[in-house]
Amino acid sequence: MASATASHTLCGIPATSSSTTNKVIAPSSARFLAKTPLRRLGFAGAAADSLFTNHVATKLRSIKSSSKPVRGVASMAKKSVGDLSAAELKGKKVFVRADLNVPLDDNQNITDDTRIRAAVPTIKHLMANGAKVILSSHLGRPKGVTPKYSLAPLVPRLSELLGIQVVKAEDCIGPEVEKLVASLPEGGVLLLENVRFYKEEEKNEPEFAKKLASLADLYVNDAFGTAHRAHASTEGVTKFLKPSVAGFLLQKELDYLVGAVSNPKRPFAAIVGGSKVSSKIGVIESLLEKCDILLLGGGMIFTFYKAQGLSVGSSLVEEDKLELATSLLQKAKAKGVSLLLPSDVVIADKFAPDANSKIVPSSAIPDGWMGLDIGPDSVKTFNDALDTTKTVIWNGPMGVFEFDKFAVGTEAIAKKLADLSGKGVTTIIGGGDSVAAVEKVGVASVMSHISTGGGASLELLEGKVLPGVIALDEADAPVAV
Ligand SMILES: Nc1ncnc2c1ncn2[C@@H]1O[C@H](COP(=O)(O)OP(=O)(O)O)[C@@H](O)[C@H]1O
Ligand SMILES: O=C(OP(=O)(O)O)[C@H](O)COP(=O)(O)O
Repeated sequence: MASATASHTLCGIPATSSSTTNKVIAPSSARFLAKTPLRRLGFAGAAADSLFTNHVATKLRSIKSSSKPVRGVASMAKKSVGDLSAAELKGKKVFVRADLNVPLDDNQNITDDTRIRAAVPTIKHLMANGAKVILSSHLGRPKGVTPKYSLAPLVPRLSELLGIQVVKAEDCIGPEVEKLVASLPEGGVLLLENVRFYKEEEKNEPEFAKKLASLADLYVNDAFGTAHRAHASTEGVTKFLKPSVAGFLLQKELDYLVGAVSNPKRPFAAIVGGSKVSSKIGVIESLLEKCDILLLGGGMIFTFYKAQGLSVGSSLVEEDKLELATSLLQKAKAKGVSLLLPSDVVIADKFAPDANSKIVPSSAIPDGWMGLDIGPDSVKTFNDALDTTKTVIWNGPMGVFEFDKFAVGTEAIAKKLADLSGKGVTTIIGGGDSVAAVEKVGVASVMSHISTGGGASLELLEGKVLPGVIALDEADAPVAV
């Protein structure tokens, strides 16, 4: 296992100067915006466009987290690369699936190398043990061979981080690749071309998986961000390669997002925000089974208020989720979970960064105004509740944090978590926009764990089993003494 050392590490890797200065677009958040236009969230025209620009410009992510693995009882006990002996690795061809899906600008420059740095500890461990590393990833969502989705631009940064010249193959299967594998020295690294250049990858076609597998002796999956996809290189390949084990990054994500959440130091608080309750139903329901305190913020709170008969002005509301909101409140009560909704909100007269704003009690939102952030009383109540906790998980911003005027609640929560982290509370940031918020405030380095996967972390928090994880070998049972 990657062990905890310095606080300025990313899963064991010291943060490099470029990693700390690269302030760039979070891949998951940028893609969320592309997939979910603000117009669909109920916002129109120039405001939506300016928010998009603003949002993208402020997506800052250079994840550094202190590695403090918590191997909880329920942390999906999978065999880890750290469980393999030196003899099992020396001279062996190891197929490593990583998630190197990093954002590139128009000139093919990497704008956020977080995921590359996160993959380094596993690769270095294999190199140090004399393995021959066959590194594989997807990039983007190409339809067939598409030069702009080639992994070639990643080679210089990978080589720099690994301290060797990484060899790049032009394909991911076939005779040329086989020749390159045959000439790989112990400790060498061969980067295969984008696996998604073959449609068989996403279709998880066994013949394609078999061809990938035929390159190697054993398999390591470290691609947490893609572990929710049952693809040939994340799932299919495990049927043809034994052992199939988890890499250090995947293990750490599981340790926190499953282990620490299933077996938390209590009291355990969950903070859930974001735009819509509909996209967080699974997460809220799952966390209600585990947490002691649930704090809700973001656009979803207005559906809860409306369900309670309050006026919400022109705030974001999902009319078809009113009953659901009521049932979640009842469920929390039945389970003895202390569910807190904000007592006051910051309202705006339009959805824009320069909107007029004021703070009102949640029960007094006038017509024509919309709630875009939680208010100061709510921040105080939330902070007081968080002061009692030993574990906190956060997913989703408290307000429209892309507009400075409505970022106060989200930033206050980020600062509070940083403060708690310093006092020994386990703080977990579950991917998505909360990662961007923590980065923006500059407190990422002090959090216990910041996830590298958006969709994957949401699915894990919903209690789903990830296909890329379930396919791996079980950890050996501890020997009774
Ligand atoms: N009160 C609000 N009204 C409208 N949108 C909101 C509000 N609060 C937060 N949001 C928006 O929610 C979005 C993030 O939602 P979501 O994708 O569900 O969270 P995450 O990415 O953390 O999972 C942000 O773009 C933010 O602007
Ligand atoms: O960036 C990713 O996911 P994310 O945007 O949910 O964090 C992963 O690389 C998975 O990519 P995919 O959603 O194209 O399968």
